Amino acid sequence: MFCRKLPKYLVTLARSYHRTGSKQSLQASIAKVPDNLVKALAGIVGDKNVSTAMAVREQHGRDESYHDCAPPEVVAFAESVEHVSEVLKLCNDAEVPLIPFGSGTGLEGGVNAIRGGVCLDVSKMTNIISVHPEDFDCTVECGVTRNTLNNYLRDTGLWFPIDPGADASLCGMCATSASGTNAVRYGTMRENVMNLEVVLADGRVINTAGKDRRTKKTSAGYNLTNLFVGSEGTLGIITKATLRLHGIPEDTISAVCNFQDVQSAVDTTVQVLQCGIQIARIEFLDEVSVDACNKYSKLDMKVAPSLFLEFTGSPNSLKDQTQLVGDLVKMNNGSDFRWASDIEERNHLWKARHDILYACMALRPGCKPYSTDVCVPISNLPEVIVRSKEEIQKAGVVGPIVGHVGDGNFHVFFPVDQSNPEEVKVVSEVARKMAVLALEFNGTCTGEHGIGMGKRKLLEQEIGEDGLDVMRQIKATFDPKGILNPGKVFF
Ligand SMILES: Cc1cc2c(cc1C)N(C[C@H](O)[C@H](O)[C@H](O)COP(=O)(O)OP(=O)(O)OC[C@H]1O[C@@H](n3cnc4c(N)ncnc43)[C@H](O)[C@@H]1O)c1[nH]c(=O)[nH]c(=O)c1N2
Ligand SMILES: CCCCCCC(=O)C(=O)O
Ligand SMILES: [Mn+2]
Repeated sequence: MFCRKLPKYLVTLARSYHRTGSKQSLQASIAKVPDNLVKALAGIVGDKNVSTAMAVREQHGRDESYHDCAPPEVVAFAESVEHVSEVLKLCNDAEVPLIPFGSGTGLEGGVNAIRGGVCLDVSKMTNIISVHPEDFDCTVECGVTRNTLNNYLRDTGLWFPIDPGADASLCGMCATSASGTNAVRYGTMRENVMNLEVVLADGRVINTAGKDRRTKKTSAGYNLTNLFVGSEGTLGIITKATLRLHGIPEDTISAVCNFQDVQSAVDTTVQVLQCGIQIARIEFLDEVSVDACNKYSKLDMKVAPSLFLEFTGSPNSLKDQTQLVGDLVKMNNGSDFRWASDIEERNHLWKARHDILYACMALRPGCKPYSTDVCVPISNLPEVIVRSKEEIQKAGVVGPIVGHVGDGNFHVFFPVDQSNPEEVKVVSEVARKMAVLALEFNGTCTGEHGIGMGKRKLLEQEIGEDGLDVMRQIKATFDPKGILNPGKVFF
């Protein structure tokens, strides 16, 4: 009855599921990691790097999202690519699930061990292997975080600009194809990764662009690098990344302005981009987010739909850019700019933007965040935001909207009372409707947070049955026994 190719733990799961037909039995039947495998793990990474303590397992069984904790059976800490390779061989031979763990800041339950198994934490692999300032690139091990890299680069005049709000590991950022407020100017992880060292399920180590290659361009065969970017730990473990660096701009100035309605703020954004202005950041906050930000970050902005902007370049170019953008703001009946020119003011403003999640949670103390993340072609953005806002209002829930609007990407951070199942249901239905709306408007159900556990159904809707089949075939090629982060991206 069951396909012979299924790994053992899946056969157990499937048998139990078919016997009782219940979801509970599916969860209860998660295979235990045998003691001899735990011993073998310790033989590879050392006793100090293996833990079966519940506190450690719980720490590794969840990320920063709303998904319930699903602890792995055991946590192993790798200190080298050899460790990663040996652990993968072991788990592959034993057909035990293996979940890579970077820094656990993901937002779609990517690290949750929903089918049990071994969590492999790579945060101890923290070497910055090389920096080539003249070539604008560097190579880092998987545990290096973005802030650590930028602190290290401080004296070179270079930086790595991709900035999810959290201080995530750079290879975790590769795995989720992260981006943030700087994407409008510098792109996402996809545009900024040149090569990856990846350990495959059977323990083989490959370099996606060839060993030590670090060119800006290549036409050599398939783009394996970008196959692993966004693969969420389901195709291999990324152990090193070669990344593009950028020059720190000569001058920077930030500003805030507000509008009478959402449409005018988003129209201004579209026009700024259409005029070819190389804006450094352009972030949208609706009036609910502005109110939350004022209270939490001690700002005194007018409570109205607003844009946070940043301009970079030479003093002359700053003058031209700010003049032109100021004119566009006026054309859309926006307010004057409130400038943040010195570094303290700028940092305060952007810290407020990055703290917005905490600000939104403070609107309803005791609540947990439930976040959405959709992205549409920029010309469709005004309508999709306006209609999402209508859905939020219809449902009668608190739903602040924040957007990387220059990329057509926006979020709602719902503060949710998780002890109230009805409320959770209402919020998840609004989030689902927003994703479906984005798909109807030629968009995607996730611009930057990934599929993880939360958006598996939506993925099929987005790319279609045949597209999903091809993804499954790719997965089977890289991971024939299905041990790598099972149950993520697809069911
Ligand atoms: C307050 C706040 C604010 C933001 C965000 C989070 C938080 C808490 N994020 C989300 C988050 O920072 C982002 O998803 C990171 O890329 C996750 O990196 P971690 O190292 O934490 O991966 P984490 O450990 O959470 O793992 C994420 C996924 O990648 C896999 N993985 C991790 N390391 C791997 C490796 N070396 N090889 C293979 N697979 C690996 C995991 O198995 C999992 O599926 C975000 N994101 C964003 O894009 N834009 C944003 O603006 C923000 N903002
Ligand atoms: C539930 C946590 C949501 C944080 C999302 C952060 C993000 O993507 C952003 O601020 O932008
Ligand atoms: Mn974001």
